[in-house]
Amino acid sequence: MDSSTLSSTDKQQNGKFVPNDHNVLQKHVFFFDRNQDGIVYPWETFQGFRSIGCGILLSTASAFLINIALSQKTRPGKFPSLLFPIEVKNIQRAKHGSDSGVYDSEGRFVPAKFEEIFSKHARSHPNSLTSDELMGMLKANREPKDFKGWVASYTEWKILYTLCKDKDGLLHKDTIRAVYDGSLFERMEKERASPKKTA
Ligand code: HEM
Ligand SMILES: [Ca+2]
Repeated sequence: MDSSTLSSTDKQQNGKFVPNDHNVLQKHVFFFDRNQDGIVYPWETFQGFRSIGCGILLSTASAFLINIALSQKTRPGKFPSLLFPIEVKNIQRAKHGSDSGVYDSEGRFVPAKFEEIFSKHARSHPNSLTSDELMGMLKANREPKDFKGWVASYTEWKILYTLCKDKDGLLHKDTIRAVYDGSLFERMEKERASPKKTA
């Protein structure tokens, strides 16, 4: 059966989309589905980026680029929609090359691949990556001539690094763990909504 049609495995609760428990990539993307109807429109990508603290420029550029790049891969049929919707239930089809392999082809989280990031690339500290180590990982993950994959991976990881590195320029393992299931985005949104009072 064409997996793009509504199947009995698509969960809905009170008319809201419910991400599949095993498909962690759905959870990563579901944060951006602001009205939780299972579709991420460009304005939702924009709002999601804004809500975790990104500026107007980055949020606008990301909304255009991400929705234009991923929409059609997640949709049934041949014809593109000019509203560039991304269907959350099919998000695993939008995977690209030159990634870490932490999401498998079904969008599941692969713990061994996650550990590999640190066993292979974290040299100065066991549980975090410096900017150079991150670059080392990106280069090591590159598949030959996969230019689209190189750019996609570079952007994902550089945005994460810029937003979440600590004061010493380290990107921590628990931060990286939390980006995969989207819980990082929820935390960032909450922290922004209730900023710590400065003494
Ligand atoms: C600030 C926002 C975001 C950050 C920091 C971010 C970061 C990341 C990171 C670090 C990965 C893992 C790549 C790897 O394992 O090599 C990833 C994967 C992915 N992200 Fe995001 N992401 C963001 C927003 C989005 C949005 C809005 C979408 C789509 C609506 C999206 C779709 C994906 C997809 C499809 C993958 C899987 C790529 C693959 O494994 O081939 N992300 N993202
Ligand atoms: Ca939506």
